[in-house]
Amino acid sequence: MKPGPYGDPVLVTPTAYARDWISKNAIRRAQELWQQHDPDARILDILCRVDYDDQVRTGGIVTALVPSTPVAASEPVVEAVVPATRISGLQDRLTFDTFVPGRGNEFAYTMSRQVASWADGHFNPVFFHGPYGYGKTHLLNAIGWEAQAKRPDARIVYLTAEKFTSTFVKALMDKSTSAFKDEVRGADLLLVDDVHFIGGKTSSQEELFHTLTSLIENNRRVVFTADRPPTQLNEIEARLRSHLSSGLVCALDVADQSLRMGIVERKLGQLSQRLGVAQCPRAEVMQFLADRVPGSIRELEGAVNTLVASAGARLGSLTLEEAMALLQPNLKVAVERRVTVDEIQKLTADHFGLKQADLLSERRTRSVARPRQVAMWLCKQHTTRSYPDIGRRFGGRDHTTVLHAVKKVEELLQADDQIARDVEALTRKLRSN
Ligand SMILES: Nc1ncnc2c1ncn2[C@@H]1O[C@H](COP(=O)(O)OP(=O)(O)OP(=O)(O)O)[C@@H](O)[C@H]1O
Repeated sequence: MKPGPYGDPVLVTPTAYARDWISKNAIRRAQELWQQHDPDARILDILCRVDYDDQVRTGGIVTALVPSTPVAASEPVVEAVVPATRISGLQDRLTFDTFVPGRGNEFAYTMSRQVASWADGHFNPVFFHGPYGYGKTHLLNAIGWEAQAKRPDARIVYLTAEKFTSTFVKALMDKSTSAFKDEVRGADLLLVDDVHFIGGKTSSQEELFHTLTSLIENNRRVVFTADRPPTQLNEIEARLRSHLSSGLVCALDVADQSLRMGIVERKLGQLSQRLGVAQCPRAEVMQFLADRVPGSIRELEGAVNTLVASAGARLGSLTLEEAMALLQPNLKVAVERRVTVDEIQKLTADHFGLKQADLLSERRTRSVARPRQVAMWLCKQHTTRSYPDIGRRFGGRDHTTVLHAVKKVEELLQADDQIARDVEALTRKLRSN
């Protein structure tokens, strides 16, 4: 609870979405409770953090919140601590409330909550890595918001590695590096996003190394994200790499079917509430989104947004065909033509100079295993088959083998140019067939 203009009490929510939800569902009860403690019957206002900060900045909020009648010690007291500043760079919507945990991110989610609770940390730094678009930035933001809510007095600094580098280089040019060092090394919790971007930047790496060791020596928390584990950050010098690995290294995986479905449901629920659309789409439309939109959660989110924005009030009554037509641009291959596992196997085997039977065989040499993994990944992207189903069609393999293959190819797509070219060529062939 915070002071508002003219001393009106203001309930400040971390996000605009939370503001809207509370306005709709809980503000009346909150008013009643507030007024039990405030005989002046001042109106309880509600603002999201961004609007609140704007009002503070423009001088709209100046007075401290003091109930006009002291609250008896035995009565519940509304906390009126105002964080010193908003953490720069955090996005409002990326909180734990909007994050859907599930297979692939469960451990990262649990560890994030632990860091955010300021629990005694045995692990420092914590390093999250995983493919693009699967929630690393989201978790880092969520840690920032929750850690600040738990300890409003703490200094929390959030930076992308790019920002770290550009600010540091500017400080070098302005001869103001000590201010930069004070700022970053004075943090109680430092959150560095996309640390792989610091690769090849020698002076910034040196600075990050000293920042990290200084923070850890002083018992401050540090969290990193990257697209690869520290051991694979080849453009980062060995000493820094080793320190990045010295706490907890935690992978985020690609989302499985049920997590994708959970995310579709959550996003649709949030969007339809925000836009005042009463109904959710039919089950088959939601299933279609989860199964057939290719790519990461980012693309899935884009497809959900497209569907809600283009269907508007018709969302709940859309048939599958209508939804597919609206989603056409998001679906690329998936909607244009039905691709089969058999077709993918033949094309992939041919591309790598193998026989289809090799992909189904027990052979484990790299020259067969890698094309098999690529073919499994293509099946996941371009067909609606589940992991177990794909496994069965690859010589009766277990679903965990397929899951591993999909994850491996996602990693290789970032790190191995040749695989990226192979996958691109195969995707083109699938489209033109
Ligand atoms: N489990 C999840 N629950 C809800 N939303 C998610 C989840 N995972 C990802 N998202 C959403 O997907 C989008 C992409 O996630 P995010 O930006 O965190 O990915 P990233 O792993 O940091 O990727 P990049 O390395 O490209 O920045 C965001 O809008 C995020 O909110």
